[in-house]
Amino acid sequence: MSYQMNGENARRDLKRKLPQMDRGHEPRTYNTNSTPYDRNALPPGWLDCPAHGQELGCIIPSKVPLGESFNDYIPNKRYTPKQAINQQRALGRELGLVIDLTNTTRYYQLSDWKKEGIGHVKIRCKGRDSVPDDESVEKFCNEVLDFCSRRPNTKKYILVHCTHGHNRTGYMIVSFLVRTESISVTEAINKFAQARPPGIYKQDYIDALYMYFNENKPENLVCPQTPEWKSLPDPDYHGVSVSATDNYTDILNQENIVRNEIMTNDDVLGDPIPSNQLRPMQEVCYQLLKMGKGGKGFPGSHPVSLNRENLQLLRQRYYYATWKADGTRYMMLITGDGCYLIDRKFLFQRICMRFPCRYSNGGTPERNHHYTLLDGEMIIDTDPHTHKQERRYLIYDLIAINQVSLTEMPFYERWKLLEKEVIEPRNMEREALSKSISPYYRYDLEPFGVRRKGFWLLSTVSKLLHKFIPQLSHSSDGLVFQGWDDPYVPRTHEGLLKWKYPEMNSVDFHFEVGAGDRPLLFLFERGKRKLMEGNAVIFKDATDISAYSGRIIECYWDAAEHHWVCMRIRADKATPNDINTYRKVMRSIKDNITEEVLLNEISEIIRLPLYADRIQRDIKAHQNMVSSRRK
Ligand SMILES: Nc1nc2c(ncn2[C@@H]2O[C@H](COP(=O)(O)OP(=O)(O)OP(=O)(O)O)[C@@H](O)[C@H]2O)c(=O)[nH]1
Repeated sequence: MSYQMNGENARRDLKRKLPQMDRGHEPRTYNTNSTPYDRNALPPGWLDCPAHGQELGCIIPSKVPLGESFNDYIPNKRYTPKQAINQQRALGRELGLVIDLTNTTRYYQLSDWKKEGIGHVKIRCKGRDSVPDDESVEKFCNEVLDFCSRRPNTKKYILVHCTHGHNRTGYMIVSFLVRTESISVTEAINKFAQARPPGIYKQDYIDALYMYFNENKPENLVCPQTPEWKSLPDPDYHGVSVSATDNYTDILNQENIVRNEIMTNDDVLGDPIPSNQLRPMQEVCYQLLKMGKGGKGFPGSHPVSLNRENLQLLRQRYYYATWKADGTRYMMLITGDGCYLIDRKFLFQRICMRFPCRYSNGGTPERNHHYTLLDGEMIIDTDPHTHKQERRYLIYDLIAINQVSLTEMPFYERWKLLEKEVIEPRNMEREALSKSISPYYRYDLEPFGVRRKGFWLLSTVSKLLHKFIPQLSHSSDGLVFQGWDDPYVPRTHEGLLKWKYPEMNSVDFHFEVGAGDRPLLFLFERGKRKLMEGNAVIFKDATDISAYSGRIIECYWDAAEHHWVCMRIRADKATPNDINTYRKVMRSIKDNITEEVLLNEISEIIRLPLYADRIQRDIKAHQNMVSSRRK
């Protein structure tokens, strides 16, 4: 299949590629006494560029200090690491860390900092017209936060430098301010410009910041002129320039990029996080789920297949039904400085979304959610007429809100809170912004929409199957029965039931081509691979099965032919199903709960007095809620 760029990929690609005319090195350097490739050549404009700016919290923006090996070229106006330390000391600021954003190591010796007890972190950013990538920004923010949290009582400062301390340094600092101080991009850009005049002076960098944070660039925002000390032309620059009036939104709207977009459930959304952040974030999830420390693997709740035995649960407990949305499962962790999609491999991808907290009495959002954990399915809605696709995250559970775990709360309470605390504030703010003359935040630029998933009374399951599901604009592969009073149960939840259309009952195997081209299917048993002897698989339409080797494949059981049939590769999964899941699916296939069996069972259940009473109570509670809202 040829690669076609979808909206999200196009957007991320643009952020990285279009303004990148990088040739992977620092600005070409020169001085009158040196050859162009001299290791001690000065970066253009460096001599007259002011050494450093004002502090922004604990951060001081600076140009790169040049070590003593440059002294011969700098008779005066030297700015060595030692001088940088002393200059800050004279201003009452003791340095504790240097964050170096240059793409070379030739400017100074690391020992210049170390001997003074100052830490040094290198985050290589190419510079030129290439904005720092999202992973580098993430690393920068984490380094700053980490530094501050390790020294809450000793006021030390971080010197942040690229070559001149304006564009890359500004991009990082502005990103940090937006993420940690909940201020708009415009405010952060101005704050940086005041501290380090004239601020960021590259249009592309400014556009990329607005683009990343889904904010509108004010029409009256003027990109500062290139400072005089830097205005010498770079003799070796041949890149294609993005003109000052271009911005990412304009580029995105260009037909040739949007025209071919086809979204798929396997698209990678968001940006990876630095590897040292993964475990702490996983631990946060375990904590919010009250699972204790040191757990392993994806902790999300997982339903079991309906069989003749657990079908009885529908009689014994109070259930609601929902369609089984067929997309990609993600939990979502919302923190004050960003949102993270958590996939089935328990890996985190950072996305830029906004989740304000519920409106306070004054009518303004108090703040953004911080450590709120959601569970849901990412689907792609396709308009049947225009074929326009829209990605949506359908949330079906709220596990924790602002650091408070809700796992023990009954499902129906969590589901109500989800609407009130997560969905409504977003919708209200979105509406308020849409009425504003110059909305600064653009919800429409977010990578996907957000909805709460609907749940239906058992009495309406037939309608759900025959009317609602056929009209959905995304695929559904069955039903989920959710215990209305259930807590959130991590991992396999025997009370959470899924019913799949018989032909969709599936098992995820690890597939390999063995000796003599023998197809081998593996599952997991107590965390180890187990060869499923005697299980045959066929690949319809596949000429070369080696393409599937080493992958997780989802298969359905062909009862007539007694073999598995591969439906698709599961790019979202790193491990096959557990043998117990396999047994449950086989049992469910054997028990063959057809639609007819299911609907007959449900029609009996809803006639039970217990069930009828509870429905009446629910309906009353719902009516009371609606009338109290009207008042
Ligand atoms: N709990 C729940 N899950 C839903 C809902 N809608 C869709 N799902 C999805 O259904 C999945 C469980 O059904 P399975 O068919 O077992 O999912 P799967 O993705 O094939 O996963 P494996 O069992 O590991 O193969 C969940 O992981 C969700 O991704 C819903 O409303 N509630």
